[in-house]
Amino acid sequence: MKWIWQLPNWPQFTFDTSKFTHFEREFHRNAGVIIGSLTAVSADEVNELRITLLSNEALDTSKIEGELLDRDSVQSSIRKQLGLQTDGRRAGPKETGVAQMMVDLVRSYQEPLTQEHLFLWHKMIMNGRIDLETIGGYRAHVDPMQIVSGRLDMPKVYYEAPPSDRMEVEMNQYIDWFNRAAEAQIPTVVHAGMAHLYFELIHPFEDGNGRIGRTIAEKALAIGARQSLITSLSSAIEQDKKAYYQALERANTSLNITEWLIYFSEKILEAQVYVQTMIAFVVHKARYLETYSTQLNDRQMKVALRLFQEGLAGFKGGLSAENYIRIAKTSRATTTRDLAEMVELGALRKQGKLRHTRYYLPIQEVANKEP
Ligand SMILES: Nc1ncnc2c1ncn2[C@@H]1O[C@H](COP(=O)(O)OP(=O)(O)OP(=O)(O)O)[C@@H](O)[C@H]1O
Repeated sequence: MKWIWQLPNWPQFTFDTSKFTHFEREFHRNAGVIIGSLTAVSADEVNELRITLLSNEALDTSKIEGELLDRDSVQSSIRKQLGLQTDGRRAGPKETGVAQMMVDLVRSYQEPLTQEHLFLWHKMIMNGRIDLETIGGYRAHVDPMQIVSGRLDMPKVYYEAPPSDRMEVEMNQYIDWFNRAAEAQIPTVVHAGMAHLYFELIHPFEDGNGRIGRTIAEKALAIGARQSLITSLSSAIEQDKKAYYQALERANTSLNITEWLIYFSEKILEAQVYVQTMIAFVVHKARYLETYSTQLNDRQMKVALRLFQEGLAGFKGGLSAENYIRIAKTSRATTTRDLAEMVELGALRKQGKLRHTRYYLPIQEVANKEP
């Protein structure tokens, strides 16, 4: 079998342009709605939203690769990068690295893509790794770069990327294409989708290609939408990883990439819905704190903030009295009184009975709209 980069016309991708008019229109319409809804929130809330979106994206892009990072450390690291107040927590190398890359993405999205920048991102996300030959540079190993999966004794090769000695040429061509496409204002959904696939097909780094490739797609979306708010692409992809891998597998043999671009455009629109839900979440949180800051005692506020920290998904299975005792560090009698008061005030919703009783923030009605 010939790999895609061995085809005579590589890397001249083709696609049916007419299929993307609708996606492109929807993308810009949603981007407009997102910008519009930001005008209704305060600068602090916009900052809060940025941190939430960036940390979700950092966590989810890592989760796609099976890497579970610590949410609090990622958030704290992002705050630090943005020059905001932190809780002083020391983040691990993985959390720090991906946080640095996300913040750099939004800071530099208007700049052209460069090799130096890609190397910088690679250095950031490979922070602390000692098992790689090349960090902050393209791969140089002589053995083939294969995407393999399955049993160790019977591996299946899903894809083999071009040999390492072609990386410089392939990537110069790629970077040139990315920047020209941005200037030529090709449809944003096409630019982002092609940028991701084309990068994965070259697979220029020893490791981290998935994460850097999704970051490049985010850059294309930010350029198209003319705003630095990320689109949460990884959060949308992570909802159905199998479909992502299948779409990549189907796309890695033919230069006609219409089907891949349709898959990716759908993900982009889903991701925008997610961003809109997140904006609603941040606004709700701000209103909640405004309403209840004088009505809740310190213990109750601590628990409410802890619940908000869980983001859209909320506290898994709802908050129990035991959770309250642990978070507020208080007695059962006080817990019973505090919880009843919060329900009475409308600061918590109660579900279930006796030992199955669970409490939810009233905001979780919004949360259920998560993709
Ligand atoms: N069949 C395929 N053809 C082309 N690209 C693929 C295919 N399957 C997966 N990929 C891409 O390869 C990425 C994995 O590459 P790589 O391991 O270098 O990235 P990563 O971000 O470091 O992930 P990990 O943390 O698992 O090492 C996937 O996230 C996906 O984007």
